[in-house]
Amino acid sequence: MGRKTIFREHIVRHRWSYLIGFALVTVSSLLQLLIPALMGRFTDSLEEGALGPARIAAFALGIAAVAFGTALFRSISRISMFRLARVLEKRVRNDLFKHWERLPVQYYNNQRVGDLMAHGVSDVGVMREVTMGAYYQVAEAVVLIGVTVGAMALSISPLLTLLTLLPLPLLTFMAYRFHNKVMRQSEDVQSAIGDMTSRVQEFVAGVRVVKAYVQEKAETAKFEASNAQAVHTNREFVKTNSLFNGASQGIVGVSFLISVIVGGVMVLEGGITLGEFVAFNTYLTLIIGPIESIGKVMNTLQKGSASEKRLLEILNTTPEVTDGPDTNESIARIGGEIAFRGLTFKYPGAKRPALRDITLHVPRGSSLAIVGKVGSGKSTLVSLLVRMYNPPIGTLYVDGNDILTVPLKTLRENVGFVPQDGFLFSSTIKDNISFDPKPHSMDEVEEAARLAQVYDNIVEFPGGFETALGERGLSLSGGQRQRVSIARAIIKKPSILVFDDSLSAVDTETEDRILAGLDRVMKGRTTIIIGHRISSVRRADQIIVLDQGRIVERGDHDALVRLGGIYADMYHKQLLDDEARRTDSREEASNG
Ligand SMILES: Nc1ncnc2c1ncn2[C@@H]1O[C@H](COP(=O)(O)OP(=O)(O)OP(=O)(O)O)[C@@H](O)[C@H]1O
Repeated sequence: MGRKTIFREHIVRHRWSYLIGFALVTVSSLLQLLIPALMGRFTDSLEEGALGPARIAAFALGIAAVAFGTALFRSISRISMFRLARVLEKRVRNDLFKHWERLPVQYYNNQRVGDLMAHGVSDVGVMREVTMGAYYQVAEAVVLIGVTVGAMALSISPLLTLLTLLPLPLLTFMAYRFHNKVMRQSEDVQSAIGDMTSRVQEFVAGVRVVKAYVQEKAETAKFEASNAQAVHTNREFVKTNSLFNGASQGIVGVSFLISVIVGGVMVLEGGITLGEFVAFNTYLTLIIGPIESIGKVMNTLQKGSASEKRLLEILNTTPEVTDGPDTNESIARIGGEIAFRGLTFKYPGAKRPALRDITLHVPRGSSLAIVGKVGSGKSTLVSLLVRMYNPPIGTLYVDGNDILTVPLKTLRENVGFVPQDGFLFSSTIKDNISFDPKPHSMDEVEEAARLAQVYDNIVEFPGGFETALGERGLSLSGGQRQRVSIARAIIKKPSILVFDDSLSAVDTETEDRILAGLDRVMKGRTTIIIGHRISSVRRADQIIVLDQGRIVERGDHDALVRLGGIYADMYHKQLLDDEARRTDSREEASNG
C-alpha cells in the first residue's frame, strides 16, 4: 500500500504548529475588525458634532495601534507558515531523490531527464506554494470572512449582509467549473517545460554529434517549437486564470453595488446610521481581498493536487528489484561461483527474449569471456548478475544460492561492474575511483589507478588525483575514462569483476598490461570480460559466443579456433586486419 497523501501527512505531523499559526491569523483578523468599528463610531461622532481634537487624536491612536497589532500577528503567523512550507519542500525533495535511487534502471529507460527535473523542481515548488501561500490565505480568508460576516450581520444588519453576500455562491460555482480546465492546463505547462528541459539536456549531451552532422539549425528549430509550445500552454493557463480572476472581481463588484443601493436606502430611512453604513462598507472592503484570493487559492490548490498526484505516482512506484521475503540475510559474502541454469530472459514489454536457454557454469576464480554480434545479449547477461533486472526464479545462482535470495547490498558490494559507457561523476578523479561505501586510503586509490594503467596519465593532470572532472572540469579521453572506471571497480577488490566491453577504447598494448595486472589482483576471484577484440578475450579460461540470445559456441581459445565457427571467423578476420595494418605501416615507413 503506497502513500495516499503528502499534504495531509504534513499537516498532521505539524498540527500544533499549524494550530498556533491559525490562532495567530485569527487574532490578527479579529484585531482588523476593530478598524471598521472605529471608523463607524468616528463617522457617527463626526455627524453628531461631538469630536474635539483630543477625541480625534484618540481615534487616530486607536486605529494606529490596531493596525500595528494586526501587522505584528500577521507577520508572526506568516513566518511560521512559511517555515513549515520549506520543511515540506525539503522533505518531499529528499523523499523523491531517495526513491529515485531505489528505482530500477528500467524506470529510467522510460523517463526523460526533463520530466524528472520538472517533478523535482516544479512539482515540489507547487507543493511549497500551496503550503506557504495557499494554506495561509485559506486560513486568513476563512477566519476573516467568517468573523467579518458575523460582525456585519450582528452589529449592523442581517438583511443587508445577506443581500450583499448573495452573489458569492456564484464564485464557488465558477471555481468548480474552472477546476478541471486549470488542472489539465497545469499538467500541460509542466509537461511543456519538461519537454524544453529535455531538449536542452539532450543538446548538451549530444553537442558533438549535433555539430559533426551540422544539425544546429534543425536543433534550433526543434527547440523553438518546444519553446513556442511552452509559451502557448502557459498563455492558455494564464488566460483561464485571468478569466477566473476577472469574473470573481466582477462578482465582488455586484456585492458592492447592492451594498450601496440597499445600504443607502436604509440610511435614508433611518434603519442604520451613517456610521454603521461606513462601517459596513469598510467590513466589505476587508473581505474583498480574501474573496479575491479565494479564486487564486483555488487555482493553487488545484495545481497543488495535480502536483501531489504526480509526485505520489513516483513515490508509489514500487522498485521491482528489491530484497524480498526470500532474501537470505545470512549471505554476507560472495565467493564467486556463478551458474546459469536454463535462463531465458525477456525485457519488460519486449516482444522477444534477449537471452534464451542459457546454461553455463563459471567456477570460482575462473575467467569467462563473452563475444557476439551487436545486440546478441552480452550486456543483458552481465546486467542480470548485478540484478539491474531480475532473472526468473531458479535460473541464476551465485555460490549455489539463487541470486534472488542474495541480499542486494551483498551482491553489489561484491561485484565490480565496469559498464560500457564508463560514466564518471563531476567530482575529482580520486572521488570517482573511491566511489564505494567503504572508505579507501590514497594508497589504495593509487594502486587501483596503477593496475588500471591510468596512474601515469593522472599524475600529469594539473591537480593530479584531485583534478575535477565533468561539466566545468577536465574532459578525459574515452580510453582514460574507461581506465578510471576500471580502477573504480578494482578498488572494491570484488569477488566477481565484470568488464562490459570496457577495454574497447584502449590500445592493445595497454589492454595487455591491464589484463596482466588483473591476473594478480583477480587471483581466486571470478572475471567476466565482454569484448569484441580477440586480444581481450583469448586468455579467458572459458569463452562463449552469443548469437540472438543463445550460446552457440563454447570452449577455450584454441578449441574455438579449431571449431571453425563464428569465433574462428572473428579470429581470422582480426589476424588479416592486423597483418594488413602491419603491411601498411611498413610501406609508410619505407616510403617515408
Ligand atoms: N532495456 C531494454 N529494454 C528492452 N530491450 C532491450 C533493453 N536493453 C537491451 N535490449 C534488447 O536486448 C537485446 C540484447 O541487448 P544487449 O545490450 O544485451 O546486447 P549486446 O550484445 O550487449 O550488444 P552490444 O554489443 O551493442 O553492447 C537487443 O535486442 C536489445 O535491443
